[in-house]
Amino acid sequence: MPEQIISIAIVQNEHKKLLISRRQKDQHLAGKWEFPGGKVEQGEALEVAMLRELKEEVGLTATKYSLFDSLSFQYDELHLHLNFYLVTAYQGEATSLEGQQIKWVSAAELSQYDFPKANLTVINKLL
Ligand SMILES: Nc1nc2c([nH]c(=O)n2[C@H]2C[C@H](O)[C@@H](COP(=O)(O)OP(=O)(O)OP(=O)(O)O)O2)c(=O)[nH]1
Ligand SMILES: [Mg+2]
Repeated sequence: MPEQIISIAIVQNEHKKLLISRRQKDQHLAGKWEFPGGKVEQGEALEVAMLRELKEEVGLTATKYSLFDSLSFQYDELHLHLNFYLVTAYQGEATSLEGQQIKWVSAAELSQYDFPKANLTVINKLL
């Protein structure tokens, strides 16, 4: 099965809190907490996909960001390659645009939330 490429935004605000959002019932990994992001479209650059998903899901426009981690992960039938960007400046107010729960939490608080397995190494690197 081919790898699906995913771009993800780890948004950090001026108080060093990180934006997390909860996956919906009908989605893969339903109910898990995640960082906003999604599938890279055909021919789309990785960071353009991150910018698009961030805007579509929570209404933010990233203005300063860099690649934080990039890893492959196999979930039963799904092979993903995840590109995590750390966003340290942005425009707009975080808004739930897809009806999902969203929250700002400190890095230390991330362990209290149920994230997908693929996120564990990244969460450790944020501490
Ligand atoms: N956004 C996001 N996805 C993650 C994280 N960790 C993780 O394993 N994933 C997985 C879940 C999904 O299989 C995939 C992301 O795809 P997605 O379901 O968000 O895709 P999308 O936003 O384009 O949504 P859709 O329109 O296809 O429903 O990556 C994470 O922190 N953020
Ligand atoms: Mg998504």
